Amino acid sequence: MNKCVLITGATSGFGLATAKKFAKEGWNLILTGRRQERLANLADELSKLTQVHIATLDVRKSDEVISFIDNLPNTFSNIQVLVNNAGLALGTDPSYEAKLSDWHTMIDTNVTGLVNVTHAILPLIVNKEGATIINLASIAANWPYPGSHVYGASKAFVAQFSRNIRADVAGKGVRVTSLEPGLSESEFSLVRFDGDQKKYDNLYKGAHALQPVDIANIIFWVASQPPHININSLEVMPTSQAWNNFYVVKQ
Ligand SMILES: NC(=O)C1=CN([C@@H]2O[C@H](COP(=O)(O)OP(=O)(O)OC[C@H]3O[C@@H](n4cnc5c(N)ncnc54)[C@H](OP(=O)(O)O)[C@@H]3O)[C@@H](O)[C@H]2O)C=CC1
Ligand SMILES: O=CCS(=O)(=O)O
Repeated sequence: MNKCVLITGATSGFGLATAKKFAKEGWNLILTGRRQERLANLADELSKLTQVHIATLDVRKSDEVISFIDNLPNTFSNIQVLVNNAGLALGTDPSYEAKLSDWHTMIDTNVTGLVNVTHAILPLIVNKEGATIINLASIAANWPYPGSHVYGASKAFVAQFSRNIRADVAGKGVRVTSLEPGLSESEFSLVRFDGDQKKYDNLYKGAHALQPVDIANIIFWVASQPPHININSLEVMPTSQAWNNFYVVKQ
């Protein structure tokens, strides 16, 4: 049976690029996201290369996650890699001006959503030699910057959750990685700027940001290490970014 990768948030950015990378390498794909039409188009494209299962899913809803896992077709039951990628940032205002509803959405998606999916998948992969969970954290998990407040804190949860899960599964064949990218060009920033294209263009102008394909290649590399190697965490920034020119400062 072909190896299978489950990617959350496959409708754009890192998730989409990662789906394409694993498809080219011959893996079966389970792709999820909320935007059904995008998933269907992607499945059309990638089913020329491999077998694809799509599921319209909001990771925040544990009942949807459980039912999705319970109803996986047999061909897609051999999950070897989970890429916990679905996530978002909302707003760049300072904490004393931020919307409480944005904070809740970030926590519900980046923390609760990732926990929902991990909890559903762990029993299926524990004791599976070389199985890998790759969690999308961020440099914001490691370094503070103005306007990062709940986003960065939610990603710090992801990084520490990754280490703690790894402590549980050590000796049971499963690897866990916290992947911590810096400025990357994707819809992420359009979502964060509430669709403001001018702010988006300004952020990336001259930045030579990381591209989704860069992250996809890294994810594939992490998953392709021999089973005895666990990449615990991997922080990656564009060469143009350093600790003095984080996200908001550049706007
Ligand atoms: N871009 C960047 O600079 C960086 C991003 N990251 C992290 O990487 C991950 C991917 O980001 P990126 O690809 O750039 O962003 P995108 O906005 O391009 O992609 C985000 C994906 O997450 C999905 N998603 C969001 N909310 C939900 C939800 N409630 N349920 C299911 N899926 C959801 C979206 O799909 P849909 O809307 O269809 O549900 C989309 O496919 C995120 O966790 C982000 O925090 C980390 C470091 C840097
Ligand atoms: O997670 C995203 C990277 S940054 O916007 O915090 O630099």
